[in-house]
Amino acid sequence: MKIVIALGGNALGNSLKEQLQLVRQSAKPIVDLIEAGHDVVIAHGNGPQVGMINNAFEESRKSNSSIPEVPFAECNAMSQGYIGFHLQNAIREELENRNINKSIGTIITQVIVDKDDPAFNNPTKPIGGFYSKEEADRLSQETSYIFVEDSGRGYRRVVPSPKPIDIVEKDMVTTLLENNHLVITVGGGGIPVYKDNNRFIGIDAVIDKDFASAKLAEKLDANYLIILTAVEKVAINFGKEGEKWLSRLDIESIDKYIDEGHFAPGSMLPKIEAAKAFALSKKGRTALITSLEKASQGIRGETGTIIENCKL
Ligand SMILES: Nc1ncnc2c1ncn2[C@@H]1O[C@H](COP(=O)(O)OP(=O)(O)O)[C@@H](O)[C@H]1O
Ligand SMILES: NC(=O)OP(=O)(O)O
Repeated sequence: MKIVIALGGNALGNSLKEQLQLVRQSAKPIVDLIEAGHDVVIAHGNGPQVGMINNAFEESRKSNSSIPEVPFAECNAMSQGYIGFHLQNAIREELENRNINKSIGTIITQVIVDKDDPAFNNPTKPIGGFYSKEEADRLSQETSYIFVEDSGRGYRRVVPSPKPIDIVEKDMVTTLLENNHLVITVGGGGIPVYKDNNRFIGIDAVIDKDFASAKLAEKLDANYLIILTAVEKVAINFGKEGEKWLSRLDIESIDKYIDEGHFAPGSMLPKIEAAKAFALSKKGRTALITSLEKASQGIRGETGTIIENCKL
């Protein structure tokens, strides 16, 4: 099967040191799928990382005016580079440990967005670290940053997150895949760009990696989109009375559950919407949301939440 895997924040951690250790764990379930004979393409998030990079430049600029302003597109490219560096080495190591002969590389990937996407007027994508309400209030007064509460975990800065339209390097990914290579792509949802004549121009935003992964899976004509996060299944009444873990979600129930507010914006909601978009895009396409550790059991239908369109 052709599978696009979207790795969530728990696969990468919150610091460089943590990431270097965690990617070794994250490599194992990915290589399990490769060992089982699947064609795998790997995508990943960058919320904490892109926020950290941008913040580092902004803080340095306060005390050193020679430090240049670094736009989000470039911050995203930097995050793709260093996350890819760690991830591709961890996966290569795991492949070598199991005597699997496959090469792996990271593609700096650009994703086309609409520069007039309404998302530019309504920042929703949480990035960087978590703050208390007091810290967030102080920072928003000192800067132009906007903060929102993120799924009960604290306050985070939010930036615009336009929807992905197309993936510039998709043909290269296809060719590498057809030639038995492993590819890490659309890191952090891809570098958001729009086309002006023959030039791609970076734009200040962070694309959601779940939406970009669903778009990638669609463009590669993948059978499966696996969104790996910190929970084994999706729940309704998550963390509340009446919590129920779901093994399967059909399209009609998704809309009802979204309307009832079961999926937190900025965390589970984009995964559900991305899974739905992929399942709806063509007959036979299935999305699975599960934890990193349970990826292999999930693909065998033993756990996770399956999203498919029964009517197609
Ligand atoms: N209905 C829900 N079912 C399961 N988890 C949910 C739900 N709503 C919110 N969550 C939370 O969303 C988290 C996944 O979002 P997030 O951590 O932002 O993703 P990522 O793994 O991509 O970084 C889960 O770990 C869980 O804490
Ligand atoms: N770009 C992005 O969606 O990153 P996270 O998955 O880390 O939020």
